Amino acid sequence: MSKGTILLAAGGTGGHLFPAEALAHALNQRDWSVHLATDERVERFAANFPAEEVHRIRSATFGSKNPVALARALWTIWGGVRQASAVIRRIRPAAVVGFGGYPTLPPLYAATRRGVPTLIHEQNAVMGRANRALASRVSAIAGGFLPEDESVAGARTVITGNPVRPQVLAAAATPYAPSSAGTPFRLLVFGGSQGAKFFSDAVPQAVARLSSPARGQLVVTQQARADDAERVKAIYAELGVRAEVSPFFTDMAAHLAAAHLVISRSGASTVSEIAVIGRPALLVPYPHALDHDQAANAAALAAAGGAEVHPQSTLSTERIAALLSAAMAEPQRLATMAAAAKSVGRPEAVRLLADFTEAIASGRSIEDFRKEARA
Ligand SMILES: CC(=O)N[C@H]1[C@@H](OP(=O)(O)OP(=O)(O)OC[C@H]2O[C@@H](n3ccc(=O)[nH]c3=O)[C@H](O)[C@@H]2O)O[C@H](CO)[C@@H](O)[C@@H]1O
Repeated sequence: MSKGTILLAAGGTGGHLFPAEALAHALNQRDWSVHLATDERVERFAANFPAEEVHRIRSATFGSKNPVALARALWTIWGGVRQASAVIRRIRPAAVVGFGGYPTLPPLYAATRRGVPTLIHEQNAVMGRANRALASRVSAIAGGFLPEDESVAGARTVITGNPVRPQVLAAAATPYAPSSAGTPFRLLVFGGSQGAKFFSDAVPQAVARLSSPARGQLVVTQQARADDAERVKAIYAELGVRAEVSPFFTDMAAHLAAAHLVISRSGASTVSEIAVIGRPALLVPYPHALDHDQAANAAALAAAGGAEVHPQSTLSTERIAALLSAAMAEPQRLATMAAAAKSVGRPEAVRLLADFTEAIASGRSIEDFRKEARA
């Protein structure tokens, strides 16, 4: 029998939606019925989201300082609050859990007005704008990479880590197999849920600089935005490098598990998945992030020795080629990095966040929850 309904709210990018999807699977397993409130942009990532119903809620961002644009944004958000209120009245959730992004503003705000218990999960080391706007109103806050220090995180915050999807947890069972001479070296390159033009421009050019035996050993799996994919494919074909290029891989967990080396941005889920599966990575933080400093997300993984962080401004094609050929020549170093990455992975995050959600839904105090979680 169903324990009741939990409404999850996530919008914007895959980085907000995938942790929500991970929690949804765990809640379903615990006999909760899950609904999702989101926006159109995120729907392309929602194919595997196990929601009983998906509610499209209007929202807007306060991106502009222009008073007319601001008034229009407020009006749209207010419309979203009324829409979300109607949904909440109908489905009567025991709790509403937000994962950041401006589409979560109306459902979380509506829930707090209606006295429904609320939780927000912040994936990043630095809190995003939507979550900052909601933080003082919600019942509790869960953190992925927020600092552990309670004086920073606040008394209502519990650090759960970032929940990863079931496929990622399953892929974590595949041990790292170091490459050896004469066998393929699998390089996985991706930029996050939206892709990254920088990697499409830089990595194929770096591969062109590798020695011919190194190029022969290399098998590349690279995400490239739709506009760049053909160009990237053509360069690898010309170089005779085996490559699979796509704007979005739906089986990322399998690609991570197969990789000898990952080159990627350091969005919160990306870093969390690399750690849970345990693969060596060269991380290139997105240099123009609005809210979250991706360098901070990557810090724990780098400090443990599981990844190297390379600011984009330092990465000429020569430099990438040098990093890549050094990595290919040192399989044991990569194996050590893989083990170090795994040592800071948090596969238990999804269980902890599900426990926290149930505690909030049943009105238990955060203090009690902390005590139980420690016991
Ligand atoms: C530019 C920007 O603002 N990025 C933010 C955005 O990143 P973004 O949306 O890229 O989020 P993350 O890096 O956290 O997650 C990317 C997710 O997409 C998946 N994936 C990626 C490529 C692919 O082909 N297939 C696939 O499944 C990854 O496995 C991962 O689960 O949200 C994150 C979480 O709030 C933030 O940390 C990032 O700073």
